Order: sequence, then C-alpha cells, then structure tokens
Amino acid sequence: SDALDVERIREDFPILQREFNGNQVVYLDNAATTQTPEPVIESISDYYRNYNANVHRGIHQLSQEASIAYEEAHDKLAEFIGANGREEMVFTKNTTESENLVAYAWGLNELGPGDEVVLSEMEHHASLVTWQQLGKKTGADVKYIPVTDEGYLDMEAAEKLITDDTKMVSVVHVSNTLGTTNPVGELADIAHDHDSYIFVDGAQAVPNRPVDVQAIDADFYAFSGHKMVGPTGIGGLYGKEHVLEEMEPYLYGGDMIRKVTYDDSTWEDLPWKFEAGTPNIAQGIALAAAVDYLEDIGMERVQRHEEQLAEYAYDRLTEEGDVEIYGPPADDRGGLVSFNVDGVHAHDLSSILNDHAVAIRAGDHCTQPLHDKLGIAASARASFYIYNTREEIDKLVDAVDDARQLFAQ
Ligand SMILES: Cc1ncc(COP(=O)(O)O)c(CNc2co[nH]c2=O)c1O
Repeated sequence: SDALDVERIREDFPILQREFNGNQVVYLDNAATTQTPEPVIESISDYYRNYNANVHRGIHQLSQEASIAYEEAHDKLAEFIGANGREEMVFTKNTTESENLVAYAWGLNELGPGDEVVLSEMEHHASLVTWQQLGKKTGADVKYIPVTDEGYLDMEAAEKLITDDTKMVSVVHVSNTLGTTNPVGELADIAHDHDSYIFVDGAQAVPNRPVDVQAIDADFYAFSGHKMVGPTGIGGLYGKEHVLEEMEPYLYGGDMIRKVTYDDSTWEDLPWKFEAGTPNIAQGIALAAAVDYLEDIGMERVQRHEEQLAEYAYDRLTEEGDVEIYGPPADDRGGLVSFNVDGVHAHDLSSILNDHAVAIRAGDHCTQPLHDKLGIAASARASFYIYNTREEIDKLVDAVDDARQLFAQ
C-alpha cells in the first residue's frame, strides 16, 4: 500500500521501547523535537570514529574527507527544499538563529523609521520576538496579520497591511500551535508586489511535507534539523543567492573570510560567508543522513501519515464534548492538535499523561501572544510523526479520560 511502514520505522528508534511506570513510552511531542533513528546516530559516530577533522582549510586526508562530507551535506539539503545549490543553503544552529541572522545581517542595516515589518499573530517567538526587538532597535514598525476564529490568516487584512512601506514579511508556514498551513506562496506574491522580502519559518513544514522554496518564491526560508530526525545544533537558512550576496556577514572570524589585512577583510563565497568559525560538522553531516532517511520514506507519505493521525486524534479527543481544539478543522491541519479539557489545566493534564508514559507538550508553545488572543494561559499539544500509530492515540485518549475522571470529581 502507499502507507508508510510504521512498524518497520519504529525498529530504527530504540528510544520508543523505553518504559516508565510500567508503560511503554508514547512520544507525542514531535513539534518540539523528533526522535533520532539509528542511521543518523551512526552517521555521527562514524564521523567522530573515522574522519573527524576541521573543515575548509586542512590539506590532509582527514580534513579533505570531513570537508567534502560537510560541504556535500549543503548540496543535499539544498536539493531537499528546492534551492538552486549550496550557495543558497546556509547551515545555522536552528530556526531561531536563522531568523536572527537575517534580522541582524539584513534588518539592522536596511530598516529604519517609516519602514514596516509584517508578521502574523500566530508567529513563534523565534520570529515574533526577533522582529519585534529589531523594530525597536531600528525604529521600524511591526504589524500583525490577524488570525481568524477558525485559526486561519485573515488574507483580506494581509492585503491591506502589506504596503509599499513594508520591507519584510515574516510568516510561519505551518503553525506549531494551531496546525494551520498558511498560503505562503500567495503572501510572497503580495510581498513582492510591494518590493518587500518574505521570510518563511518552515520549522513545522520541512520535516513534515514536501517543500519547494522556489515554488513559494520565498526570499528566506528557515528550518531546524532536530525536528526532522536530525541532531540538535544544526538548522538551515535558505536565501536567494542574489539576496545573500548583497547581505553583510552576520558573524565575523575564520572560514568566512577570503583575505584579511590589518586594514580590512574580504569575504568567502556563499554559503561560507555566513558560517564563521568551526561549524557543527558532525551535525551537518548527520542532517544529510536525516534527509536520506526521510526521502527513503517519501515526504508525501510522511505528510499523509501525520495528517491522518491528527484527524484521528481530533475526532477521538472531541468525542466527550468537553475538549476544545484550537485551529482549523480535523481534515485541514498539519500533524498536531492543541487542546484543553474543561476543568483540567494543561499542565495538570500533561503531568497525568506522563504517569501513563504519554509525552505531550503543555504551555504556550512559544506563542504567548497567540494564547493571549485565544484567551487561554496554556494548552496541551499532541504532535505526531512517522513512528506514531492510532493505538498510541487511543492511549492518549485513555489517559485524558483518566485525567478527566480525576479532576471531574
Ligand atoms: C514554527 C516554529 N518556529 C521556530 C521554532 C524554533 O525552532 P528552534 O530554533 O529549533 O528551537 C519552532 C520550534 N518549536 C517548538 C520547540 O518546542 N516546542 C515547539 O513547539 C517552531 O515550531
């Protein structure tokens, strides 16, 4: 069948065999970070065991092997997201650093009083706080595209908010709280009609569905390796080559220079101009192994699997009538559900679920302003990935029922 083989996949994740309080772990916190399969773990060990060396400069065999592997990882990630090549694929620590890189390397030099940055009300703090603070430093105004009651962006408002004063639109591709997929291609068209750049936060999209940054026509696109079965400490910033060429470096030092004199310096080619100092070499190489792992499954299958689980979870969680789920309908959301159970605080719920070895997230999911807008202090969030099953969602629902009984008394 065209479905992915979950049982086969689960064999690659020994952590899923762990038991707490006599219960096998049910890991449903994938929007926070995903688990790491054996081939990716092996990729890291293999590097340190057999060809650990510093990159870009060494002429000895080990350095050449490490350099080639690290540089070719850029090619693989570029291809995975539809970029033209490594020149458009900067490796960063994570999505947060990618947002900050553009805010400081571009925003600090280009924004000033009278300029505007347009965000959405559902942005993650990685985008929202970064551009909010950059507005304060530069005098640029920050505006927010409203989110409708159904959890979608108000596109009529977006058309009005993005004007010739807008210099940057920064929007999330898939919301980590609502599960909403935003029309980022349409937003890119609107931004470009006004000569504005668009930055797309793809932290919850690159791991979960096919992404083609050129089809979107994004000027910048960010993602994190640890959310796509890769290690922590590695992420990506896509930038159109001509845009990155025009940008000043973000961090200065070794590897990012071409010629240094006491008076001035010149810069390396892309993407190395934006990768100062010794990079996270093993993590970059392992991120390429993560792409191999996901591509072996197929991103359309990944997306379909996750979205079917989210729809099932939505339907099961709402059976009792005392659960509110935030965001779009069951059949129009990414692989997550954020919810609250009447009379049970999200933190209490997650604690009781933990007694059942069910791992979910409770809190504001780094979208505090959105929670304020929803009128809630916190929400519980279950997020699904390639190794989750319907049976695990049934365990989630049983544990929620246990909490309901406990708090309903
Ligand atoms: C939409 C979105 N943007 C940016 C980030 C930041 O990624 P990082 O730089 O790798 O940390 C996250 C991580 N989201 C979450 C991290 O933990 N729970 C979450 O929902 C995210 O979901």
